[in-house]
Amino acid sequence: MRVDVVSIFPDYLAPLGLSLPGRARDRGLLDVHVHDLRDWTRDRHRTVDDTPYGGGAGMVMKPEPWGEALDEVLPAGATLLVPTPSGVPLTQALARDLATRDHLVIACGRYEGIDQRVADHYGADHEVLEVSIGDYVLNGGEVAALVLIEAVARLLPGFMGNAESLTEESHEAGLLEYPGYTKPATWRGLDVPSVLLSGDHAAIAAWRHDQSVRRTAARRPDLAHPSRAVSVEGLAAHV
Ligand SMILES: COc1cccc(Cn2ccc3ccc(-c4cc(N)[nH]n4)cc32)c1
Repeated sequence: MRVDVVSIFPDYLAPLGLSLPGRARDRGLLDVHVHDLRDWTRDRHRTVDDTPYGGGAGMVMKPEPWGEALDEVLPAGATLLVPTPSGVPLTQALARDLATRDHLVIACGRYEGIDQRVADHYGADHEVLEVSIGDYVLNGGEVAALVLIEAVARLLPGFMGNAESLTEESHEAGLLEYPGYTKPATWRGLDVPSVLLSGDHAAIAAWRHDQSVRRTAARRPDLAHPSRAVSVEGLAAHV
């Protein structure tokens, strides 16, 4: 998979050279290229933003530099991802879907976002996904790009040593992961649940599933029963 990232803060993507995505790159599974949007500006001040039509606070990113950049960086058949608070939620299912793509291009906005006509223009000939990584507001798309790349890279065939661990993961089966334990068997007076030391694999599997079900019901009723999505007030009761 090739991933191109366009940003006015390309250095923000430096962590891509480390750990997970770095390993994927070393194995030739992931080819990441980061671009500075200002390389596609034409004025001496390298302007990328302007005031919003219709008024309102903040600035919006101009369409022209994005058009020049994406005309060069987004080839036919590539998927354009635009992180935004108003996007579709990034889920494990979406990450798995994105991991099947050959080429992702991530447009990292700043200010109050990118002129909507950019996503609309490229949506005519490309798959364009405006994606949210959570219900909170960041200052730009770079952190979201790091999240997207890590969530997708770790699903690439051949990346994770033990593919089985991917199927057992949180959210894969719509359940949260069960609690994990390792040595010592007793730590500061706290014992590891005895079933985990029993060697009874059926009992261990049953206990783990039960723990996942209980955790999901307690912390993520929206996953347990999508119709029971909890209001913000209701979430406070779970903390
Ligand atoms: C577009 O509307 C906005 C409204 C208020 C602030 C901002 C700031 N901002 C700029 C570009 C950008 C890209 C992604 C995100 C983002 C994604 C998630 N899940 N949270 N925040 C935030 C971004 C944008």
